[in-house]
Amino acid sequence: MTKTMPKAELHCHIEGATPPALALAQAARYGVDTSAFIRNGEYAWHDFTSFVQSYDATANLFRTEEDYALLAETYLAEIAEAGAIYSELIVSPDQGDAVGIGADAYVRGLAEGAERAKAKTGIETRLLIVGIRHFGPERVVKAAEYAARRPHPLVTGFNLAGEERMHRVADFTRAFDIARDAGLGITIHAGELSGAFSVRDALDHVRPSRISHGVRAIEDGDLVKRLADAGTVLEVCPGSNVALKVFTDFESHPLRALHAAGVRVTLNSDDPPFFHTSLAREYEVASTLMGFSDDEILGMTRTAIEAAFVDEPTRQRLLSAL
Ligand SMILES: Nc1ncnc2[nH]cnc12
Ligand SMILES: [Zn+2]
Repeated sequence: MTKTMPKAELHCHIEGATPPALALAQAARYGVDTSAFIRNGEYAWHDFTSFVQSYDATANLFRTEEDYALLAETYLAEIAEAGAIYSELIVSPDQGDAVGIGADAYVRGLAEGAERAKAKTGIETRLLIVGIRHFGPERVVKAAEYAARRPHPLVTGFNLAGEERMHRVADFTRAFDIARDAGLGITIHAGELSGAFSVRDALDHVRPSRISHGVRAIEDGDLVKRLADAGTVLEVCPGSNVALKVFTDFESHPLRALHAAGVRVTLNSDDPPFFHTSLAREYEVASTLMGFSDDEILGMTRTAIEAAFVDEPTRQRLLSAL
């Protein structure tokens, strides 16, 4: 029974967390036809490419600083209600540019929403700037330079997401060097759409303390041992992986095997309503369909806090709440 457990997440794309009802309200406000990407109150997509199209169309329904504050506050209040004490939101300065308000107003709005949610519920939040892989290495360097300027105190990390089958990790080393030199926490999407080689490339070229997904490391036993020995933390998103058909079902998902091999794993929702999930559901699935005990699940939450991109007093305060 995971309902009353404290929860923490390291991996949620904020626009991908938009409740469909909020997307429809925003669409009504701006007079946008949503029939191409919302059907019967649910997001419509059929593969990673069409998922990204629906994601972008949803993101573009948020057009002002206040819209982004509303989005962050709505999502964070919802997960706090379900027991979350900590959330890391993946945020894209390119999105602020896409809707014409610029990255600063975009980040300010999201941070304002996080602060409102904290005042209401106590939930602690950090923002991770993301570069979008399919926009190409130069745009990702721009995102890293933006993150390195520390646009807001809540910005504490850097990630790379998007179409993993485009470019190689080595093309993004400069962006990660910029982010690391600025003292930001480093994580990278790898081993989701591409196989074990992508995780190995990430370890070799980026030296991340965490990997977003990383689950396809399971294809290479030596790599699993390397992850376990290095203590690299995986931000695992089982519901996302099953929805995107990375694995057929929860029973064949490698979370259990990775955990048994000593890899440090955490539970995350990625883009919850797009993948018919939520942070609470990820916890419940780990318990009921993947057979983890309450102690093991609490251990994953502790791992998330240990690996969080926060200052030490905040980490200690969060750990003491478990
Ligand atoms: N699951 C995912 N993989 C890569 N990029 C993403 N952006 C949003 N969700 C993503
Ligand atoms: Zn992701």
